[in-house]
Amino acid sequence: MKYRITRTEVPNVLRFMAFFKTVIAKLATEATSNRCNPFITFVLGGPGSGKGTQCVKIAETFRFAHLSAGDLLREEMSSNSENGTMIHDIIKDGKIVPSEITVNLLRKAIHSSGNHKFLIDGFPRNEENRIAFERIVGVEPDIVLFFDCPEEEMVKRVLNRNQGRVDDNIDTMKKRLEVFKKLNLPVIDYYSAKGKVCKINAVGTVNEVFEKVQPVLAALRCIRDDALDIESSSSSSAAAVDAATRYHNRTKHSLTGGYARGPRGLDWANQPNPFLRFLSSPLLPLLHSPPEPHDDSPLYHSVFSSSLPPPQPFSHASISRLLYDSLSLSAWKSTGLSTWSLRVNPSSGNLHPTESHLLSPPLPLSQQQPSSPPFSSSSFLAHYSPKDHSLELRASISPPDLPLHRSLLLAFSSILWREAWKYGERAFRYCNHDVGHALAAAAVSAATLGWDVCLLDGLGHDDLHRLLGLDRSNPPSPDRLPDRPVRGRLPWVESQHPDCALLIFPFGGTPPSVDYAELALALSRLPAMEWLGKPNSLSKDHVCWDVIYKTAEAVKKPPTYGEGFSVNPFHRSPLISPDLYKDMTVRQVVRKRRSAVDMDGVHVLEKDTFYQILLHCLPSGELGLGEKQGKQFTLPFRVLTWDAEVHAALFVHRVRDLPKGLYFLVRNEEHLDRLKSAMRSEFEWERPEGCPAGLPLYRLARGDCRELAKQLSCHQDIASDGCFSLGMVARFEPVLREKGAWMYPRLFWETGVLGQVLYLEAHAVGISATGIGCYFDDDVHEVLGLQGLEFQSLYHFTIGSPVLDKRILSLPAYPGPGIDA
Ligand SMILES: Nc1ncnc2c1ncn2[C@@H]1O[C@H](COP(=O)(O)OP(=O)(O)OP(=O)(O)O)[C@@H](O)[C@H]1O
Ligand SMILES: Nc1ccn([C@@H]2O[C@H](COP(=O)(O)O)[C@@H](O)[C@H]2O)c(=O)n1
Repeated sequence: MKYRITRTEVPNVLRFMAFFKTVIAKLATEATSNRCNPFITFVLGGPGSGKGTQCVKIAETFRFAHLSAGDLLREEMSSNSENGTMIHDIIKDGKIVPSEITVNLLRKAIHSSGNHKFLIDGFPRNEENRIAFERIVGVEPDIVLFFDCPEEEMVKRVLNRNQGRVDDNIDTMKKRLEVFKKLNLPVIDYYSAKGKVCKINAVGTVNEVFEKVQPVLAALRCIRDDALDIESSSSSSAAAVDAATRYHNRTKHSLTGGYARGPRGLDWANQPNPFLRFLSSPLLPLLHSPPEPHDDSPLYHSVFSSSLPPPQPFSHASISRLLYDSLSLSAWKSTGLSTWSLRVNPSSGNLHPTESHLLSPPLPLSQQQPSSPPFSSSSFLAHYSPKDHSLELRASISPPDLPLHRSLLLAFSSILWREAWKYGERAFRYCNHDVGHALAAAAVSAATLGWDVCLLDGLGHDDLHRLLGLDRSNPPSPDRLPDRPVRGRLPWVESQHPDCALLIFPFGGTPPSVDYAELALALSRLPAMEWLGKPNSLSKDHVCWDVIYKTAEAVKKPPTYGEGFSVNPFHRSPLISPDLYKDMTVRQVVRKRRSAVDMDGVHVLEKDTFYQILLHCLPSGELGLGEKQGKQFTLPFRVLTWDAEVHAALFVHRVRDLPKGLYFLVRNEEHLDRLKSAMRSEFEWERPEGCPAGLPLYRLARGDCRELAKQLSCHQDIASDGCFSLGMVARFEPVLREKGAWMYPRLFWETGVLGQVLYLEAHAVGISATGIGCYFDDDVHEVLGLQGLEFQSLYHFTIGSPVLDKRILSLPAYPGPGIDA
């Protein structure tokens, strides 16, 4: 459904306000039925008639989403929810759970599935179920499959089922058969009278029954329409793209359809320890960089807008600085009741899934900066421990083992569980935002040492796995993963997922040459090395959010050695005036960066400051006449190896002399035409007054969009109380189809890098920022007029003047209070 701006004679601003109000009102009342037209198949039959078994085969063959009412209820039952005990008792007694509960579980599952064809298995069980579904979901089934099976056969099958179900016993089975005859058969009769029932004789082997089902399904219009699609996804890369898009759709929050699946309430007793330690590893303490007045790091604006300082040699001191200004702790906070640490690299919910690992040449001993023998005698791989700013030795590497010269390698991995503990299924997105933040943090810190950085993205996932010695703690293969979230003692859930490796090398001159094939061969020998240290355990109990691990597996990067390693030329970012940054040094900015919890709702940003922040968000920086933004030449975007895919839709609330409204920053101008045709035709695409020539910023519409920004960002005031907020809109499905599903996490990395720039810029000009992971995905797309998956909003941000919470005490980062918080 489209929302149109009414063309009246009222001033533009009022017209746009009205438009936003209409959008909000419409979004709030929109029913499932008009979002898309789902194809609904009810699958009915007595207990044990084989509904579930056939649904699995149908779903696989014809790509339906299989929603079993019984499974959803059992999941709810074991999730400790308030209705859990009641559901357990009803199921054990073979009776029917109140319809409101079942229908709401189904409604949520339909919304979050991302599919449009559904098998609804074991529903409706009675007239009340049927009527509630039609009322709440607002649709009728397109077809009803009825598996007709004799009672003795059903009893035999159920008693042999052996899945530990509370209702698989003869007493409950007798009651269930009675309920089936009394309550369920009338529903089947109801749909028969409407000509919707297709009765299938359920006697025979599983395959024989499926033979009878197949022609019924194959004849359906929705299947014929999708046939082309099925063919195109037959190759494994297409299947991986499907897996990525399914995950993406399934983890969308929706204004009307509810939130992506996550835990109900936080299990504080099992909050993962934010500090991974390799117990018994030799430790190399790193040096702490001096704060003001001895701060020797360059001026913040200078690293973006002029050439970098001369490269420092790789040493204990310089590596200490690299990590101190990118990945170390920046403060401890305490309310008296709880104490927690903050880091230079931000993380959603301050949960810190990102772990870092350094591959370094030997660091020679010196009297002032002593280093212990294992670190000084050979190259080494170490895990970085931010808690005490030290390196934990994982392996010593003799020089011919790795063909890397004149460079360091910094690798990142994610402990997905840390983020999933709080955010459930959506957590995989957030972990990848954090990888992006860490990449940008490392790039900026390296620049202060005269070092350049670039992803070693020719390596594949398995290469990184070997590099980090992760072989001992693999998740199970996807086919052995449970097919729903499972709670329990699952130590593998704490395993690290390797993300990427960054090459760090002296800036200027010829970049190091990397022969990927040679490097991969060397990496393949590493697992045989002696690995030191045993990882600490992070939680006692876990929840396996299965879809996260399945998606992580599907989007693993294959090696692309053939593409070679190359480094983009460095471009300056345009600078309006150094005065905007008031002589802040890089260290002051990166170490004082905080995520604002609230914005004051009054601060007005100067227009030049606004434009300057956006100029620093450009990937290509200063360009010659006729050249366009797109290539990633500037700091820190140059760490990425692909052209910019991420743009920003800006909700401008308070910028002096700039009309409030919706704006769009086009970060890759090759996409401009597609964006214009994909978005609302009503949008103005006007260049705002005074906008610097090289800044591809467009006004889409004028109006007060504070309420809209708030609603879209999960009703959070912080999105409306800043000076501006934004949604990062990435070219999405075409990127995955053109390059591969492995671009899925990378798109999130790119948003994280952009987010890091926003954080640093905001702090450097004296205000603050906050990354917002909670937003209503498709409602954002609806406002922009985006349909389908060509463009998707992947991260939100707000920038403004923070309100400080004076009840929170700030403590120095080092030495910390000595707790694992
Ligand atoms: N055609 C078949 N022949 C023999 N066994 C079958 C057949 N179809 C299913 N089964 C087995 O019978 C048992 C019940 O099947 P299934 O769980 O699919 O039934 P259901 O109709 O979904 O039951 P319920 O309503 O109790 O969930 C399972 O153990 C399954 O493996
Ligand atoms: N619409 C429904 C579906 C199921 N239940 C309860 O769950 C039990 C098991 O269901 P299966 O589909 O897995 O057989 C069933 O006996 C009911 O107690 C329900 O209440 N409403």
